[in-house]
Amino acid sequence: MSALTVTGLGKSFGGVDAVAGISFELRSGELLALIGPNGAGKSTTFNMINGQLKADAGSIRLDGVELVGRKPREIWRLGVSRTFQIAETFSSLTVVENVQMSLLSQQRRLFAMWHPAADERRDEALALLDRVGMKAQADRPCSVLAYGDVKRVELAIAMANAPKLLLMDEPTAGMAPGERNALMALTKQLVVERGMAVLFTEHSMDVVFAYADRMIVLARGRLIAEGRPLEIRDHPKVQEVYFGTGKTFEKTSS
Ligand SMILES: Nc1ncnc2c1ncn2[C@@H]1O[C@H](COP(=O)(O)OP(=O)(O)OP(=O)(O)O)[C@@H](O)[C@H]1O
Repeated sequence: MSALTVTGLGKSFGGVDAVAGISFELRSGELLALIGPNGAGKSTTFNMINGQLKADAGSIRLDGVELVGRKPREIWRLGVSRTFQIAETFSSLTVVENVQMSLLSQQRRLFAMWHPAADERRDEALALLDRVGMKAQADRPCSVLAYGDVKRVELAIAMANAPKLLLMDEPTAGMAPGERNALMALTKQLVVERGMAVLFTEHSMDVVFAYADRMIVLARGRLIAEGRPLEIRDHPKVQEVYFGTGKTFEKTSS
């Protein structure tokens, strides 16, 4: 069974159909890339899946459970994580404290009640950091980390929820090519190891072609193509929407 089943999903803003009735599925253990030109509806789709935006139409089911109409925290507890953007890690806390906070919030504990540097769930947090190669930096403040290392910590924070579905918004933006590949290779290992499903947006076609199992392509809120990376690269509609945008499908590592 698919982990995620999206059917007829729609959202309009003042008469503009940001997402116009899209349907797709995502299986456990699969990395699905959501691509499309600027304004295609990618962020709106992500925001509906994690509950930040309420859908106007359609359904989003996670393992058969309807997510539309639920609050973000409830959706998170049901097993949907989203990698935090850099500003959302608590830079005054250490690396391990950030992961501990995420573990505790899964138990419905209030952040305000928690005293930083407490030992609660520290071992679990360290195990997650070990998995993303950040254990050695566990006691450093997040504020002093290199950018690529922050992305690894964000991944550990998202994994604290033991997600069935991980949403990654432009995971490699701002990273050097070597770091990009390392982060995506790690993500792929986690997907295989944990049978998690990943939906990610990405502007770098190199990353998409190297790591996505499948892709879906949005243009002006509509899903115009879906398939394996090589099928998508040669798809006439996709060529058409990308023509003139400066992005090409010529460079690929797959
Ligand atoms: N809060 C909002 N109010 C009004 N219009 C919005 C809002 N959010 C998105 N839109 C519009 O919806 C459409 C889809 O936007 P969205 O941000 O989902 O696209 P995107 O594919 O994520 O684009 P980008 O790659 O530039 O981030 C655009 O026309 C955008 O202007």
